[in-house]
Amino acid sequence: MKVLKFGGTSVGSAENIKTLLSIVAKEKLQSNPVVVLSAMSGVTNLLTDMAESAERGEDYDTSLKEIEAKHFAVIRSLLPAAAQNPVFTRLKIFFNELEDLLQAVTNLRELSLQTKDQILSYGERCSSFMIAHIASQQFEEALYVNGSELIKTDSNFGQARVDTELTEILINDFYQANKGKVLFVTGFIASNAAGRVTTLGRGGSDYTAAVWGSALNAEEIEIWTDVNGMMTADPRIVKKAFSLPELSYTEAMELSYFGAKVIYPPTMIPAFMKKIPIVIKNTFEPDFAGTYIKSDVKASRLPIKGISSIDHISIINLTGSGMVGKAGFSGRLFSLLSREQINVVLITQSSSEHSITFAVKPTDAGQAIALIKKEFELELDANKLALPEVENNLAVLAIVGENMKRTPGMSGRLFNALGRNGINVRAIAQGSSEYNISVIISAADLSKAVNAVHDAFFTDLKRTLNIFCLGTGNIGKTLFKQLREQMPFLSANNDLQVKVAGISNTRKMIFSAEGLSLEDWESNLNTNGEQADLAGFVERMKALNLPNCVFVDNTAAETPIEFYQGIFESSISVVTCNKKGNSADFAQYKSFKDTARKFGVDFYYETNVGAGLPIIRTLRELMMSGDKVACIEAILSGTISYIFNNFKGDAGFYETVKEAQELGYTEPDPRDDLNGKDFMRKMLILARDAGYPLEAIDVKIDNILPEACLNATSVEDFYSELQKNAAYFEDLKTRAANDKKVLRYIGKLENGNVEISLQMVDDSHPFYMLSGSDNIISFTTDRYHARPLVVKGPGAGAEVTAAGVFADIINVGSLS
Ligand SMILES: NC(=O)c1ccc[n+]([C@@H]2O[C@H](COP(=O)([O-])OP(=O)(O)OC[C@H]3O[C@@H](n4cnc5c(N)ncnc54)[C@H](O)[C@@H]3O)[C@@H](O)[C@H]2O)c1
Ligand SMILES: N[C@@H](CCO)C(=O)O
Ligand code: NA
Repeated sequence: MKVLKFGGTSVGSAENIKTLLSIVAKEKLQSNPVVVLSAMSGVTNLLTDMAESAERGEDYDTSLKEIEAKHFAVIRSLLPAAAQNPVFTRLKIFFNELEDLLQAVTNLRELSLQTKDQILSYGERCSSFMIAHIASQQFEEALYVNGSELIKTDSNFGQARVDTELTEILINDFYQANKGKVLFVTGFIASNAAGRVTTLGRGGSDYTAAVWGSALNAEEIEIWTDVNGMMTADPRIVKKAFSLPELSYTEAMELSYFGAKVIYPPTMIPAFMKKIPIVIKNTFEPDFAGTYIKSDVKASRLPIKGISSIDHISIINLTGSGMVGKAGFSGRLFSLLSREQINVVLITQSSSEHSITFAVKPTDAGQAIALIKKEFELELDANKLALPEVENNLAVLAIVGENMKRTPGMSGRLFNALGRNGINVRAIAQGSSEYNISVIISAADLSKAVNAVHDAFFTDLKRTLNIFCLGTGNIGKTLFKQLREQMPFLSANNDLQVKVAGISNTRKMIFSAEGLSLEDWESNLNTNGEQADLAGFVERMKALNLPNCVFVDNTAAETPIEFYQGIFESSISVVTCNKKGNSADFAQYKSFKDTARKFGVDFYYETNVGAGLPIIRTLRELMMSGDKVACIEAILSGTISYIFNNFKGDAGFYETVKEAQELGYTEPDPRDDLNGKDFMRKMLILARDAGYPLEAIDVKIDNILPEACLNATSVEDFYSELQKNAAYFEDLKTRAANDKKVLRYIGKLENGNVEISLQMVDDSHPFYMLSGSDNIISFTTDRYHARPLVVKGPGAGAEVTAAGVFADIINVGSLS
C-alpha cells in the first residue's frame, strides 16, 4: 500500500479536491491508500493570525467567517444537497469550538503554545472531515481519521517529537481494525500522553505521511504538491531549471536544506530509516513522473543534482588569538547559539584557527552578537577576541550532488562560473561528505550567480548569452536579422541561446531581461523605447546584472569607447566592430586588453580589420603559438578596393564612390575611407596586435585624393569636390591602364614601420587579381617565410561584417 499526502493547494478548492479524488480513485485500483491531508491553503495562516489577534484582544471574526465560507463553498459545490447537512453540522461544531477557544484567549490575553496547537488543529480537522465525506460519495469505504489520536508525542507544543514505538503500534492497530477502508487522515497534528493536541512543526503533514508510511511499511510515500517534483534550481530564478527524476535521501536533504521548499528535510527521516521511497508528484500534472527520493538511485550522468540558494543571510566573523589552539572554543560558541535556538546555516574556519565565520538568518544576527558579547566577555576584555562583526545583504548558493564525491573539477567549474561573471565569493564551505559546496555571495548577485552556475553544470542545456547592442544602423540591423534567422539552429545544434537584453541607437533605447523579440524590435524600440542615453544604457546593463553578459558596439562613434573600461570592470565582455576604441591611444588599447584579462572576460573585435575575414584571429593565433611577424602587406579598405576594381572604362570616380556607399561598404562618413583614415586604423590595430606599441601619427599615409577633396567640410561638399576633380581621377585611371596596371591602395608593416601607399601594379603582383570589395592580407613570419600566409575575400559589407560580429558573440565564454 501507499501513503498519499496532499498539500494545501491540492485541497485548496473544489476543483482541486475533485482532482485529488480522481488520483485517489486511481490508486485505489491497486490497493487502498492512506490519504494524509493538509489544511486548505491559507487556512493555517488565518488561524495563526486569528489566535494572535485574539491574544491582543482584536477582532478575529472576519477571518473566522472567511474560513467558514471557504469550506462551505466546497461542500456546496461537491456534495448533493441531501448529503450536505451532516458535514455542515460537524463543521459548525468545529467552528463553535474554535470560537470558544479564541474567546478564551481574548479573555485571558494569553496564547500558550498548547492553546495555539489546539487552534491550528482545526485546519486539518475541517479539511479532512470534509474531504472524507465528499470521497464517501465516490467510495463507501472512505473514513475520516483524526490522526492526532494515533501519533503520540512529547509535550513540546509547536514542534513535538514523536514517540515512534507507541505511535507505530497505534497506527498498526487502527489500520488492521479498519482494513478495506480508505483512510483520510489529518496531517500535522498529534497528541501528548495526556491527550492534548500537539503539532509537528514545519512540514508537519509531510511528517505525518512519513510516520504512517514507516509504521505501515508502505511501498511508497507520495507527496502531492503543486510543482513537478524537485528541480535543479528555483524555477523562479532559473528559467531553464528542470525536474530531477531521482535523488538520494542525502541529496534531497541537502537540496531542501538550502531553499528548495518542496519538502522539509527532517520529515523524511522516518522514511529514510526504513528505506521507503518518497515520490514528489504534481496534483495538477498527475501523469508527470515527479521526483523519486530513495536510497538506491541509479548512477546519473549529471555532475551535480541541483543548486539551492537562500536569498537573505548574514554572516558573523569572529577573529582573535583567543581561538588559536583552544579546544572547546567553537563548542562553546555553537552550543550557545543552539541553546538559544539560533540556527547556524554554514560555518567556515580558517586553518590558522584565527577566525571563524558563520552564517545565520538576518533576523537572528543581532541576538547572536549580543549572546557572543556576553558569553565571551572575558576574552573580549582581554583583547583575545575582536568585537564580532556582522555582514548583511548576503546570500548562500550551494551545489549539491553525490556525483561530486571524488570528482575533481567540480569546485573549479563552480568558481570559474562565478569568477567569469564578476561575482565575489565571501566565504566557502564544503562538507567533508563532498555532497555540497556552499558559497556566500552578495544577495544582489544571487540570481545572476545561480543562472551562471546552472549553465556551467548542466552543459547539456543551452548556454545563454545576454547581449546589449548599441547601434541599429547598417551592421546592427543586419546582425539582428542574422540572429533571428539563426536562433533555432543555434539552440538545436550549439546548445546556445542568445538573448538581446537591450538595444539602443542615438534616439531610443529599450531593455528586457527576458530577451527582446527580434521579429518586431524596430517598431518596439520606436514605440516603447525610452529616450536614448548612453550612460544610462550602460548603467542599466550593469544593474540588470545578467549572467554571461556581452556589450556589442555596432556604432562608429567615439563616446561608447569611454565606457569600455568600466564595462570590463563589471565583468562584462565586449564585442565591437567599431575601430575607434582600438585605434585611439596605445595606452587605452593596452588597458582594454589588460582589464578584460584581469576580469576574466572577452574583448573581441574581429571585424575591426577585414570585416568577417579571419584576420585578427589568425594574427592572434600566430603570436600565441610563438611565431614572429616579419611583414604584413595588405589591402584593407573594402571601399577603395571596390572603387579601384570598378573604376574602369566609362565608369566615373564619383559614381563609383556613390555605389560603394550604397552597397554598404563605406564608413557612415565615406571621407574616412577615401582619406585613408579607416585603413590607417586597421593597420594600427594590426601593428599593435603584432606587438608594436604604435600611435596613429606613426602611420605614413599616401593620399589618393586631391587637396580640395581632403579639405571638404561636409559629406555633401566632399561629393561635389569629387565631381569637380573628375579629371584628376581620370588621369590616374588612364595612366594605370596604359601600363596594363591596376590601382591598388596597399598597407605595409615591416620592422615596426607602417605605411599606406597608392601603387600601380601589374599582373605579376599577388594583389593584382581582386574583385568587388575584396581585402587581401599576407603575413610573412618566421614560420611562413618562403611563402606568406594569405587571407583574401570580401572585406566590407553589412552581411559579412554582421556575420563577423555574430561569430565574436558566440565565441564569448566558450573555452576554445
Ligand atoms: N560597413 C562595413 O562593411 C563595416 C565593416 C567593418 C566594420 N564596420 C563598422 O561598423 C560600425 C557601424 O557601421 P554602420 O555602417 O552600421 O553605421 P551606421 O551609421 O549605419 O549605424 C550606426 C548606428 O550607431 C548608432 N549610434 C551612433 N552613436 C551612438 C551612440 N553614441 N549611442 C547609441 N547609438 C549610437 C546610430 O544611431 C546608428 O544606429 C562602424 O564602426 C564601422 O566601422 C563596418
Ligand atoms: N568602410 C570599411 C568597412 C570595413 O571595415 C571599408 O571600406 O573597408
Ligand atoms: Na576580420
